Amino acid sequence: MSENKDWQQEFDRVKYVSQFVNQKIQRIKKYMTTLKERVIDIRKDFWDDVTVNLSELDDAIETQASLKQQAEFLSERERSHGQLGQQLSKLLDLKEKPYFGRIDFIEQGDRQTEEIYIGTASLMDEQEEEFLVYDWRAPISSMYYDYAPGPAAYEAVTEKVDGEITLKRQYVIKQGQLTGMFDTGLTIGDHLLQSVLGESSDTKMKSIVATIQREQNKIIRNEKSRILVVQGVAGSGKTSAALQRVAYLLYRYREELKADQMILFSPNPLFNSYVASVLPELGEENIKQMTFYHYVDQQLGNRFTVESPFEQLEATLKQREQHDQVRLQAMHYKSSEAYQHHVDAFLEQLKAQGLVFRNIRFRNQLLFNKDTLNHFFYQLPSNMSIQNRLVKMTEWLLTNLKEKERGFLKAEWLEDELELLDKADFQEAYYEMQSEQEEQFESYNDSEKEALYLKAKWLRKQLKPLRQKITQFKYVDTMKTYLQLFEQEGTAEMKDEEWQHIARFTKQHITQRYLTWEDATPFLYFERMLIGFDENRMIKHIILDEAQDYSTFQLKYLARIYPSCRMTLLGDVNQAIYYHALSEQNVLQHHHYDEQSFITLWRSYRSTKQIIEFSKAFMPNGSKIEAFNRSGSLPVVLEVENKTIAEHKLYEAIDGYTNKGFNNIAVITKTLKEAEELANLIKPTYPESHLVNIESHTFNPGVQIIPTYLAKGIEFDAVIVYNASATHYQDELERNLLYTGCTRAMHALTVIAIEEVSAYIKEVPTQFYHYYKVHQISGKQ
Ligand SMILES: Nc1ncnc2c1ncn2[C@@H]1O[C@H](COP(=O)(O)OP(=O)(O)OP(=O)(O)O)[C@@H](O)[C@H]1O
Repeated sequence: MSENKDWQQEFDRVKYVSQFVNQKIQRIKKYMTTLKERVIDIRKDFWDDVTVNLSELDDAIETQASLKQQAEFLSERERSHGQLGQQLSKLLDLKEKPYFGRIDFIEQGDRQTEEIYIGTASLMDEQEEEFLVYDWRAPISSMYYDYAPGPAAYEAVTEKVDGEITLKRQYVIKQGQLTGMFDTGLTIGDHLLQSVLGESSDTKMKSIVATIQREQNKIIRNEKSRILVVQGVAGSGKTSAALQRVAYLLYRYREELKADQMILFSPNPLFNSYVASVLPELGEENIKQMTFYHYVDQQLGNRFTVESPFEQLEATLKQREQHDQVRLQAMHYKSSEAYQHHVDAFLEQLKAQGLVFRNIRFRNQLLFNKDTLNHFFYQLPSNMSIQNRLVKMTEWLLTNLKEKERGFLKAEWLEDELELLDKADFQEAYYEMQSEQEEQFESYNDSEKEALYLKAKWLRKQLKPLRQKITQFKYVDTMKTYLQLFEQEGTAEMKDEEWQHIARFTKQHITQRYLTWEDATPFLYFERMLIGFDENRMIKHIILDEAQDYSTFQLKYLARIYPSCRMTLLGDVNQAIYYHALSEQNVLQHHHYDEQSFITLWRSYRSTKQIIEFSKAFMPNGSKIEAFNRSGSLPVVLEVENKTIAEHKLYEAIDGYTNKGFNNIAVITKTLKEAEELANLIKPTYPESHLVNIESHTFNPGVQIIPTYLAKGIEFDAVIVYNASATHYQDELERNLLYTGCTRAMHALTVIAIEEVSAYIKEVPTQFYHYYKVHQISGKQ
């Protein structure tokens, strides 16, 4: 077949499918309009179609049934309308772009080649017999991502199907028109990938469905591992693959898995909005997204001020300047498995002694003394678990409380309070009393009964919060109990002096109701081990992006609260920016779970080859990082003599990138303080610039001034790393920050260093960047 003929056929097919989809759209729209009118009519005539008769009990029951029937009828119509709406939005997408790829596959033993067109959703022909388009997630479509032309196979529902791919083709379709097509080999279209990656960045992440790479497809379609760990270099498509994986799993397990049973833990709130459009683009509902900090703060925020991980990071960056090692040691130790064992050993001790109880008071009156509680608790059999003993104790307390409640009925304060009640309360109590006929007041006359009933009712209401607290074991003072751990000696893993420092530091903060980030999860774990975990078995899958920044302790905690969960952990050890994550204990480098599998991605797609060559050169294991072959200009390194020149060069760089047509430009700093200072400085010159801080939830196009840790996971057309100076980037954590900052750039990168450039950048071979030493503003370098 000649190329032209081929093109014409493909061109006509796209047109045909697009028109076919359009006809379906028109039919659905028409049907939806009728349905909508019907719903409006039902609403309007709702009461005409219901016979309301409440005179007799039977009539009332009939009325209720008729109402129910009418309401169900209405909601069924409304539901159908909603489903049609979803179908319509999928069809509207298909009309624009019915498919993006095709494979011709001949099954072993068959004679006929099947043409399989692949798109974001499946589409059947008029007779509902043939697939005009296959969903990219269908088993047969997997071959498109996994094989070059030649022998191929896929896992059908019941068996493996072998055969041969005789053609693999990609299409560029815009507004229902074929504008380009390429026959490709194994890697899905360098052509297409080149053009997709060469586009300008957006404030929203895009789906990669048409160009998923083979190694990414392994992540997306992995169904076997309960825990899937992905170590992927910056820009290797971890987040993209994770979101495609969500869409895949929702399709594959559509009968048993729903979007609200999955959670994506993301690095910051900004990231949530950045990825929010991917799943809807793939025709799926969004899953719940949250940060781990948000979760922890929800649990503890009413009792403590919880330091955020970003505040912790800022503190880490200051520690070095202040030569204060205690905090760093605390971060390291409290994130480790060793500390979890330490806490576990302490919990074991508490079985014999040491739990701290609270006095239980009601209206300032001591009802149960903490010593009594302590005595009761520790006289229960020591082989009983702490939680079982607390359950027993709660029963005992509630029984005792009931007795005390009877005594209160005679209390003067109760009389006084009742006098303040209004008539309506009395009347309500009277009616309730008549219907309930409380046995305990049988021996009294009617007016005494009424007064007593009212007292009892009022008292019960007053005691309700106390009862609740008792049921929730709030009489255990978990904070004071935890603090006792720091009165004890440390463990063999740590020098006593070190431990004493950490202990002093911890006690000082916790007594002021401040939980550092490194203490937040251990404390939560400790508390839940004492009084019980709120296990969430509804959640079936959690995805942890930027997993390298989680501590072992945090991971173990997550596994406890989501016990029925599968997990996908994605991260990059080179982007570990928290002190605890630097250790060799990094969760991505260790085998923490049974049934864990590991996938590594070495190829980076985000940045040009030049940016990758530059950034990988200062990372210890950087030589393995591969760049996708997309070319751009060499990064620029400016070593300037002072701050004034640096600011001037910053303006020049922003102007230069703006003139090149880059929409999304980021000025990346190490700390938030620096970002704030710069944002104030440049605002008058660039009114369209924005400071990105912890509170930022959405992303505006323009110049962003952003500390590296908030730019995690996100990308920009051009990046200016500001103040990459020798004194500013000196240790391992800072090197990772520098790498993270540089790898946010898709097309262009400038690094500005004041006085002397960081030693890490000096490690980069000079052919990988343009270097300029700038002594004065005049422009002469
Ligand atoms: N197969 C692909 N086809 C098209 N674009 C891709 C592909 N894989 C990755 N990309 C693009 O590369 C960029 C980086 O992807 P993504 O953000 O998912 O990487 P990441 O590994 O999570 O990066 P990081 O760890 O640096 O945050 C995005 O623009 C994404 O669209």
